[in-house]
Amino acid sequence: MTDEFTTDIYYDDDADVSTLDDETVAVLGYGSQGHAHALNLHDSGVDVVVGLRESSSSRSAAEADGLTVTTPDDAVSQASYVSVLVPDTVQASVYENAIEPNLEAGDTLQFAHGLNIHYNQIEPPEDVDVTMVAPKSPGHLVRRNYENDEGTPGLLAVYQDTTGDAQGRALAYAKGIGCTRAGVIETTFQEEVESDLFGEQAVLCGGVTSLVKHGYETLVDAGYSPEIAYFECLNELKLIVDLMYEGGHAEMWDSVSDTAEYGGLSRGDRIVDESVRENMEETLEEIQNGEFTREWILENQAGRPSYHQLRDAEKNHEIEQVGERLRDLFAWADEASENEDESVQVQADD
Ligand SMILES: NC(=O)c1ccc[n+]([C@@H]2O[C@H](COP(=O)([O-])OP(=O)(O)OC[C@H]3O[C@@H](n4cnc5c(N)ncnc54)[C@H](O)[C@@H]3O)[C@@H](O)[C@H]2O)c1
Ligand SMILES: CC(C)(O)[C@@H](O)C(=O)O
Ligand SMILES: [Mg+2]
Ligand SMILES: [Mg+2]
Repeated sequence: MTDEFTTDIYYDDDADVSTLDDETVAVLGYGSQGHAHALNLHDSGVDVVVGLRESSSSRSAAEADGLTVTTPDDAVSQASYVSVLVPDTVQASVYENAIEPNLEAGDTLQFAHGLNIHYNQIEPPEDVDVTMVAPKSPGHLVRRNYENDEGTPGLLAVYQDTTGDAQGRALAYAKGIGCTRAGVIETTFQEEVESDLFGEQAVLCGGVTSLVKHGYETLVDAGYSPEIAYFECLNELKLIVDLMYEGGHAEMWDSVSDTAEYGGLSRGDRIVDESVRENMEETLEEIQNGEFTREWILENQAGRPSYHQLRDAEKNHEIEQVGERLRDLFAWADEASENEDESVQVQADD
C-alpha cells in the first residue's frame, strides 16, 4: 500500500489467492471479461466453474480452453464466490432466475462493473458479501497481460461485507486475475460506475472515435486522400497514445517535433474547446441522475432500435472501409488479424 495518494492501492503482497482455497468460483459469462477472469483464475490455481446457458455458443470455447462448464444456476449452487460477467443488460434477469435462488448466506456476489447495484436493478440479500473487481481494460488484454506476466490495473469496491472479509476475498480474486501485479485502487460502486460510464462515453470510446471521424472528414472534404487522412487521424493515434501511456503527455510532447508541439499546444484547446467541456458536464449529469441508465434500459426493452442504427452508421462510415483495405495492404496485417480472430472467437455471443 502507498500513503502518497488519496486512495489506497494494493499490490501482489497485499493479497493472498489461497484465501479462495477450498472454494469454487462461478464465472457467469464467457465473453470479453468472463473468459479472461475464468482462465486467469484457473491458471492461478483457483477452482473455477463457468456458468453458461445450454444454448450458449461460448460453451464450446470455454470447454476447449479446458474449463468446467455448467448452467448458470448450477454454477451458482456449486460456488461460494459468484462473479457476474454476463452483459450489464441481462444481469438483472440472470440474477433473478439463476443467482438469487441459489445464493447461500456468506457467499460472495461480485461484479466487474457496478451498474446494476448502483442503479438498484439488483437488490442482493443482506447475508452475502457484495464486491467489485473491475479491470480498467478491455477483457482481452486482461488475459493477454496475464499470459505475458504483466498485470492490468483494476478497481476494487465493497458494497456489503457480511463475512467480515469481503475486501480480503476480493483482493484474492484480483490477484488471481492479475490485477494486483499492476495495482488495484479501492473505490465505491458509485465512483466506479459514474467514472466508468463517463470515461467510455466522453473520452475512451465515444469521444475519441468522434474526434477521429471529425478529423478524417475535415481532411477528406477538403480534398486530401482518404488513405492519408486515415493514417494521419487514426493509425498514428495508437503510436501517440503509446507514448502518453508510457510517460504521460510530457513523453509524447518530448518525442514529437517542436512544430507539432507548438501547433498542438496552441490549437488543441481551440478544437476541443469550452463547449466540449460543457457537453462533457451534461453527459456526466445524465449519468449521475440516472437518465442514461434509464434510457439504456428502455432501449433494451424496445429491442435496441437506436443501438442498431448507431452501430450500422459507425460500421458504414468511410473510415472503416478505408481502414480495412489499408490494414490488408500492410505487413503487420497478419498479426492484427490473428488477434482479431482470437477476439471474435471469445466474443461470439448467442
Ligand atoms: N468488455 C470489457 O472489456 C469490460 C471492461 C470492464 C468491465 N466490464 C463489465 O464486465 C461485465 C461483462 O461484460 P462483457 O463486455 O465481458 O460481456 P460480453 O458481452 O463480452 O460477454 C457476455 C457473456 O455472457 C453470456 N450471456 C449473454 N447473455 C446471457 C444470459 N442471458 N445468460 C447467461 N449468459 C449470458 C454470453 O454468452 C457471453 O459469454 C459487464 O458488467 C461489463 O460492464 C466489461
Ligand atoms: C473497456 C471499458 C470501456 O473500459 C469498459 O468500461 C467497458 O464497459 O467495456
Ligand atoms: Mg471501463
Ligand atoms: Mg464500462
